[in-house]
Amino acid sequence: MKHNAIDVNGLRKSFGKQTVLNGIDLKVAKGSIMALLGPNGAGKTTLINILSTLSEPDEGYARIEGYDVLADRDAVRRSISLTGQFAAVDEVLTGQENIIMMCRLSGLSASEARLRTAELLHRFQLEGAASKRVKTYSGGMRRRLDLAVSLVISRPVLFLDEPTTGLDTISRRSLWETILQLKQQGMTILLTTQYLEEADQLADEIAVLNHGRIVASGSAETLKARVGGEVIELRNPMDDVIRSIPTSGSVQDVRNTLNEIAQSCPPGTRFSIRKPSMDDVFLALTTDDHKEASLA
Ligand SMILES: Nc1ncnc2c1ncn2[C@@H]1O[C@H](COP(=O)(O)OP(=O)(O)OP(=O)(O)O)[C@@H](O)[C@H]1O
Repeated sequence: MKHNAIDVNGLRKSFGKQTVLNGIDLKVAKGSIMALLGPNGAGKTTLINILSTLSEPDEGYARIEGYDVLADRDAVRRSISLTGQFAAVDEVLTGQENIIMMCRLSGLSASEARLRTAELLHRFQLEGAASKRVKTYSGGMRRRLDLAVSLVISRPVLFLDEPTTGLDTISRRSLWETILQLKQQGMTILLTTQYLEEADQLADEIAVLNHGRIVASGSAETLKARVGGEVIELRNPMDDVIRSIPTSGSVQDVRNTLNEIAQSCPPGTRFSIRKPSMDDVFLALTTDDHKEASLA
């Protein structure tokens, strides 16, 4: 039977009195991309740290490729690559030197290291910058190098902790393509992100983490459908959106909503109707006032 590459059950973690993970259940199918979406401080990095054996859970279990993060720590480490917010790249060395160094540290011979480095520089479009010091790299080049270094040894599972934070749109899109190529090669990828668009574009499944719990999970489409059928958007005469109101999309619901707001709208307010976006999902699921209603 095809088992999940990542299987998390009832995971809890506290730091002192602060409960950071409060019973996390998560399954990631082999060869898929799961995006763990959540605001600052939601517990995303804490979860990745436990899954990559850098930190231990207080309760529950997590298995990677069938290996338990506590009982089979070494086997877990041999199954994963990790690119975190603090990647181990030396800024004084060139990109090429960094990859060669990681190859040698991983036990490759000098000739194997040269071959693997050339392959990675090519795959991550870093050939032109191979002999430049990393401190001169742009943010996008730096992230591609981080990924190349973490993939020196090919492993089945990849953790990406906020891979595109701080990148401009072009670099972000280029990194997305790279991540999708890794999935096509059969890798299972768990990435954390604060960007809704990133989760929408990349992930087969999205898990929304808030206050240490997964408050919703599913495909982007499923999550959008859960927020409501259609969103009524109100605009002022300058065409700025002044309010977005989720509705079920039924004629009655839309009519009732419009009736309700008609009294209080300033003159000249116009409305349009659109499908929910990931922003609506995120707001509905991570804003406490909306949470219960949207999950009902
Ligand atoms: N080693 C630690 N000791 C004490 N508190 C910690 C530790 N690691 C994390 N925390 C706390 O746990 C909470 C969750 O942090 P975490 O880094 O997991 O969140 P995050 O979702 O990754 O946020 P961000 O998007 O800002 O990186 C935060 O309040 C943080 O201060």
